[in-house]
Amino acid sequence: MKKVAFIYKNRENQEVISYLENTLYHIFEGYIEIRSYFIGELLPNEQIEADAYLLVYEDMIYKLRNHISNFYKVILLGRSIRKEFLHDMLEIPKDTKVLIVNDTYKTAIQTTYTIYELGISHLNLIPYNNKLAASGKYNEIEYAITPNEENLVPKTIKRVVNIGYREISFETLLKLMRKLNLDNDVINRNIIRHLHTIIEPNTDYHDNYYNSYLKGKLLNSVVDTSLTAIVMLNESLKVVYSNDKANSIFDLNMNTQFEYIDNELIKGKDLINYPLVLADGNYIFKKTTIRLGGEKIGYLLNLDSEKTLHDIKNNLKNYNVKKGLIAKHTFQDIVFKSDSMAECIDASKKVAKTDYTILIRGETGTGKELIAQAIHNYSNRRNAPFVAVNCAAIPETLLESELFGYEGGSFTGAQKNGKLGFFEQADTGTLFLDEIGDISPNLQTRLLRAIQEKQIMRIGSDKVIDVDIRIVAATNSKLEETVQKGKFRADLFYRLNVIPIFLKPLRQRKDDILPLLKIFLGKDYNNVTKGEEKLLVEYQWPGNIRQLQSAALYYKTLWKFPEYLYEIKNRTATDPFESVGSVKGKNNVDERIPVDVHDVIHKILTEIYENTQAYHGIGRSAIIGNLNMQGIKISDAKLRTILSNLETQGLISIKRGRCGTQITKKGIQFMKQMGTNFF
Ligand SMILES: Nc1ncnc2c1ncn2[C@@H]1O[C@H](COP(=O)(O)OP(=O)(O)OP(=O)(O)O)[C@@H](O)[C@H]1O
Repeated sequence: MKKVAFIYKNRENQEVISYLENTLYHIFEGYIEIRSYFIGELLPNEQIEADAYLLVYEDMIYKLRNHISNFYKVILLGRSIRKEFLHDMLEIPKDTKVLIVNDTYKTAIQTTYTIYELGISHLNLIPYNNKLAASGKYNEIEYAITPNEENLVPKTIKRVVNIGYREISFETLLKLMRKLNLDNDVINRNIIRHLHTIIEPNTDYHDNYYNSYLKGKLLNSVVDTSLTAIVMLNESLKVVYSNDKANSIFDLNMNTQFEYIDNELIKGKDLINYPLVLADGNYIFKKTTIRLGGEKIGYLLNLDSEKTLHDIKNNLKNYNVKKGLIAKHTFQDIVFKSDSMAECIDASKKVAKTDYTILIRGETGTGKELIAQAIHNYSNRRNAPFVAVNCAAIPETLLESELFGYEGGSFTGAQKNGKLGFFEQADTGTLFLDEIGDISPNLQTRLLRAIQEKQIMRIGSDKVIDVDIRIVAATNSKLEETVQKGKFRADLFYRLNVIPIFLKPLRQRKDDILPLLKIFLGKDYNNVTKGEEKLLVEYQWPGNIRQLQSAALYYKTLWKFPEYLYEIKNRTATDPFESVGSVKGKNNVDERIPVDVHDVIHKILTEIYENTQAYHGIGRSAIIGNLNMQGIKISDAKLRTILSNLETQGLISIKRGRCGTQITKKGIQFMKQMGTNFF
């Protein structure tokens, strides 16, 4: 509790005294204790101990020489008038003589001064002097203004404006708050409320106060919500300021010695990103010396906890995961044994660390996207978004707006608020443009500009937006030929082809076939015969790893590989999905299915998926009916076998009763792997 000494001349005007003191109690609620002193009653050497002294008159200061030891704490009481009385004073006609009536001539002069100071200059104000009153000097004056001293107003006055007790000025309250070191939210709020009720002479003063208060609030909220611990020390290493984060790490008290970090380190040269080990963990430390006119006056310390930085990274990553802007795979997920793949991974790791544009080339299913994801996750952009776009899968008209985004209302059907394009979504991260060979000439031009300038413009906008992205493109076509035919811009090709990475087809890296199959089959690989292994290695795999994946699924479901593998005529690069499969089920019923089995499984899973979403499942007869409508005939026994195998793989769950069969999470994942597009 701070002590305020209110020093008056005498006790005569007790009402004013309690009015002033109540105002102070009201504003500094619970923070101050006031004691009143009266100059005439002070004993010769009586000491007044207080944190602040409020003097009603300037000339009191001389009389207080023997009573106050620290004159720095003295504040002269400034006065003001309540706003509501301003109007009454302004109503008095110009140049009117107005008597200012107070209890003494001195206070009347003070009030006169206050009124003039408030800008009321159209009146001829005359301070009331009771000695002159008797001489009849004021007889012809019609108006008087008084701060609650109506009883003293001469009877001859016709119109009296009572301006109530004079208030404590805003400036005085502010000085008091600062002297008492009570610059807190409650008191600031009360002072601002008080300010609204009074007229103040100096409006710049308020504005400055408001603005610096607002700025102070802003800085406090930025500094206090910062995840960085911030400590300010003076030149003798005493704490001057610490934010909330710093207080949560250290036990800090203002003005006490800071002992948590080696003093020599703090006093030494400035530091950035200095690794610091403290009792509760590792920190990245930054220290800046603060100087004033070349003199060292203090130190600013910033500490970022390694754990917080780690959490931020994870949150960012989770955000990207939620938005699907994530690369799942890393180089560790790439299964290989061949030298060519080893070289390819080596090269990819090297270029991952650069920002060069990369063009990944290889047949379909060779793992181009896998490599692109691994590159992103190995690069410095790993915590930023990875946005993959299949340029061939999106119609040309849509692709442009998907890539560059558009402004609200720029074309019919556009979203009201516009749309962020892939370029902007990938900002600071990687944009993977798959099947780049398929983009139209118009888009090629736009893309070239975006890559060269690192800037884009949304459709319907002329505002240029900077984008910081790394482009990884992929193609399975012979782009050089497309360039020669004039269908792909040569300049764009060279821009993309800065670092080419070639993925060999599986048939040219046969060493990878069995290791990959082992991963895809898991323990089921134990059932694969030597003969089958030989067939697998000899097969041409036109669909590459994706085809091998399908063959593995086929095996897991039907305990044998697709027929094309056993047919010598197919051991060349042909399309496996045109073959007619023969299926041998668990119950040994050999049935011919007139279309590819892989396709049938996919269709069955799609039926189950769609019905799980809409009706929580589907029964066998409905599946048979729906497949029938798609021209696929399948017996109940066959379907039961397939379903039971799919269930064994954990891809579906067969529920008895009304629900029927449902897709599982693993099943959905599997369908995605098979290339199913879910909308
Ligand atoms: N070396 C590998 N190790 C493990 N999985 C692989 C490997 N190569 C490819 N795959 C898997 O094979 C599938 C096809 O790979 P990916 O989609 O990367 O090929 P792609 O060349 O981009 O195909 P497309 O040209 O058709 O887009 C993916 O499921 C991928 O995870």
